[in-house]
Amino acid sequence: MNEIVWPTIDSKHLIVDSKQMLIVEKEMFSDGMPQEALMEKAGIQISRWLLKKKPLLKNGITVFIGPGHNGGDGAVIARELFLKGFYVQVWCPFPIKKTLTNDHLNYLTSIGVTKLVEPPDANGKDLWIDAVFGNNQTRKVDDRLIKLFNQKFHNKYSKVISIDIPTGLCPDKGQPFLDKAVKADYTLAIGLNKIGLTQDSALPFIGELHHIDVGVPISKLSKVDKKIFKVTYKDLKNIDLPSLPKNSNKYKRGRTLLIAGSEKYPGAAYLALKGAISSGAGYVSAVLPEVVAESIWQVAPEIVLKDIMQSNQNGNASLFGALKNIDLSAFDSVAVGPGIGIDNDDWQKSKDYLLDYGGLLILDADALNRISESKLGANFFLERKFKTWITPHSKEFRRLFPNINSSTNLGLALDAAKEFNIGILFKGANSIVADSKKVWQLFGTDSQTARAGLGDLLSGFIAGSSAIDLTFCRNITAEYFAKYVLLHSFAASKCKKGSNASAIGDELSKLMRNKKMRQIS
Ligand SMILES: NC(=O)C1=CN([C@@H]2O[C@H](COP(=O)(O)OP(=O)(O)OC[C@H]3O[C@@H](n4cnc5c(N)ncnc54)[C@H](OP(=O)(O)O)[C@@H]3O)[C@@H](O)[C@H]2O)[C@@H](O)CC1
Ligand SMILES: [K+]
Repeated sequence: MNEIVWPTIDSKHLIVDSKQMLIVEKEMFSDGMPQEALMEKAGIQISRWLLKKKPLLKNGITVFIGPGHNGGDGAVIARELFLKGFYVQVWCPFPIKKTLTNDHLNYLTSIGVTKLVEPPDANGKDLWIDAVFGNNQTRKVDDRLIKLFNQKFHNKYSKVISIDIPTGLCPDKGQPFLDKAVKADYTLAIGLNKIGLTQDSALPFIGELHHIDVGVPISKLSKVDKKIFKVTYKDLKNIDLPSLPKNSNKYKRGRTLLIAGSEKYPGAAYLALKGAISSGAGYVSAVLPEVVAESIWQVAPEIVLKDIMQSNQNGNASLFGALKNIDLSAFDSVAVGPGIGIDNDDWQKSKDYLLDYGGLLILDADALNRISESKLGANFFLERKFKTWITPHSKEFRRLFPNINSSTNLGLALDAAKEFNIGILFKGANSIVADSKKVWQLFGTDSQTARAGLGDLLSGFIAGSSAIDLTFCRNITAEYFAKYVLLHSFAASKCKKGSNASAIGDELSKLMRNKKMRQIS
């Protein structure tokens, strides 16, 4: 079960940095693939993509051709569209540096494509294609060029398409080299997706991201050392959820315990429980504050109440009193955190129970804040010798790991996962799940996933789902973690704006039921 790779290792899913892309290309060239052929392939594939979108082309096309091979791709596109009868003109904002690009450009002018000597007018209705700089750009670009492009983008008379990477955007960091980069309506990533394109910080620049396949052999992809997968809602169809035999008793259908809520934040406990129930786990039990415990039987009669948590004078939950009475080893997974509030003394007394727990420990929200404020800090994770998954958003992450520095959220998640031997969900517009070996970058997910209360729902859902999967495989990887996060995000995307976390919980239950039914039939 551990070897299953989800999603598959292919050029649609694998994300690389600019150096890795260069290595893959170089290997293809040294294996005998002519460079000219690869450029031709990229240019023709993009032209095909464009020809399926005729309304974009009807007012003519202006291609900005840069000095390197990104410009060469642009020249091939210009040629193909011109040959199909469209009005095409090109402009070269910089002197051409590469022979291949120059050859293509010379041919273009010989067949009658106009080569502008002055910059084009940003108020025209023609489509602009940014083939200025691509994967190997390393520094800031002339400000006037970016301004011109962005004038075009903002006036909305027509569209801007960036080839491979928007000019001015760092392919690795997903941020402009210096405050500005081309803003595109579409970015067409050639060969493989570059890390920078899938970062939250790139969202204002890339527009719709599409992948252009140029046939990178799987043997080359398998060799990419650090595996980062881009996953979208399309990858939901390949999620196999283990089906539990109907006659298996409830203790064998996943046992989870949630420690959630406080007098101050009772709602978080309801939502976490709702998430756990929607997973279909057989045995969901909880440690709850009295306010929630009193009424839980009315909303969720299937919950087994394990104990009641006292609250301190500020209304935050005291875990210790409950933890000392519970045998945690009876549970496949335990989730702690949603709405418990902060109580440093209580954490000091309680933490050993959690350190010693041998199952999957899921820590969220105030459990993470309690760790950040404790003496042990993030070393808690190193002291714990068993599987731990955490679900911070960026502020919680910074508090937990002040010494981890990376220019991207993806880098931060991977470094923390490696250094502290944990599974991490780094929540963002497009969330990231990482363990020490692999990373799953969610992409194109609904930003609604950040609605209030959804984090609590998610913690419970992860706890319940993992408890089920742990009954099949004692050593589940972060691949499962990533699947749960994607399922939860999809359920949120199905609900209308304004629907609350509880309604999304209902949607999640429905999704899980349907998914399992379809797998069985
Ligand atoms: N992946 C694939 O399968 C395929 C990829 N292909 C395509 O190749 C592209 C990569 O091409 P590339 O190596 O020529 O680099 P690219 O980014 O065009 O420009 C680098 C040049 O620009 C210069 N330069 C950089 N920044 C600058 C600045 N701010 N201001 C001024 N100058 C600047 C830099 O000069 P230097 O730094 O050396 O001074 C260098 O000469 C890739 O994105 C894709 O479109 C396809 O053709 C084949 C299949
Ligand atoms: K570009």
